[in-house]
Amino acid sequence: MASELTNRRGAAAHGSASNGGEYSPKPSKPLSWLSRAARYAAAEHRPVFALAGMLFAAALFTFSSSSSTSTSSYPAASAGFGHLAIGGHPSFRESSVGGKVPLGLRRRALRVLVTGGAGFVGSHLVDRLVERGDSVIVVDNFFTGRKGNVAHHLRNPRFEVIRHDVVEPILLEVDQIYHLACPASPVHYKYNPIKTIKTNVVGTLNMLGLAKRIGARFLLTSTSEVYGDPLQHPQVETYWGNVNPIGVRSCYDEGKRTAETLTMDYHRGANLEVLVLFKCLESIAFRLIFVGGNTIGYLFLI
Ligand SMILES: O=C(O)[C@H]1O[C@H](OP(=O)(O)OP(=O)(O)OC[C@H]2O[C@@H](n3ccc(=O)[nH]c3=O)[C@H](O)[C@@H]2O)[C@H](O)[C@@H](O)[C@@H]1O
Repeated sequence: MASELTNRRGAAAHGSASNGGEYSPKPSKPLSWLSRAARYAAAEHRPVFALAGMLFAAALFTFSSSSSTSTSSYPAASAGFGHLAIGGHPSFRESSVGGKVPLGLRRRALRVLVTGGAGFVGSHLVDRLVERGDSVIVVDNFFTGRKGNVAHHLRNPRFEVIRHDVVEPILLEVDQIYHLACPASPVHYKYNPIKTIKTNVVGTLNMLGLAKRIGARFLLTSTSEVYGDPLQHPQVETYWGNVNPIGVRSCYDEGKRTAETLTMDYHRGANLEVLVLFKCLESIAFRLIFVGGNTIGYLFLI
């Protein structure tokens, strides 16, 4: 090592001597450090990594902003029902505050009427509505529903229960109507078929009439029974079903179909903002089949 150093020194000394004897440092090139850094970065593939990082960040930003937009422009939300998500899916929980609300500002609490709100689905819906800060009125004739399902809200000043049958008109001032009142299980809907179809037809007409009069948004819970004995599995949105109009189940199947027809006619004829929910029995999820347009979305139950 020592000899090598000696030799190099010797060579340097020899070189400087051959340059005229005086040592003159090499003039540094302008921006030479830059080219050296670029050469280093290129050798290490840094630009590739930097570019990939930028692309990833841009994609992430685009995705997060589009998903927050789509949450608020989500069909249910656009119809004002986007906050409905009953427990469950986090994205819906997020949409429950109606998108990004500046710190300290809260969305306006709504007045909501829930018919059949003492039933299984209705009472869970009521929990969710109360939780989001709305004033809730339940209208129920307690045919199958139980007061116990909503008893935990009875002391809440923003909650009311009215024992009332939807086949009779009622006048209330609300912003939204969730129309669920209807016997849902075969035992119950076959118990008094005339009453069942009356509830579906006259009851739905009354609620739609109320919604039109007070300018409320309207939600109808429909059912997979509207397909009757379907010839197609699984049923797609464009499938219209295979329903027996004179069978013992038709008070419910045809009743709900008529309720859907009425809802759509009020939407087209009276410009009502409506939403028809279709409950998937298999997955206890609600499938949204209509929101004032041909849009599809999902709402989850628990
Ligand atoms: O799966 C479905 O297809 C059904 O889901 C729910 O029904 P669900 O909660 O499962 O049934 P219940 O627990 O029996 O709730 C129905 C509610 O409507 C009430 N009701 C029934 C009949 C009536 O004439 N009026 C009325 O207020 C009942 O007392 C009860 O509170 C919806 O309420 C029904 O509209 C829907 O058809």
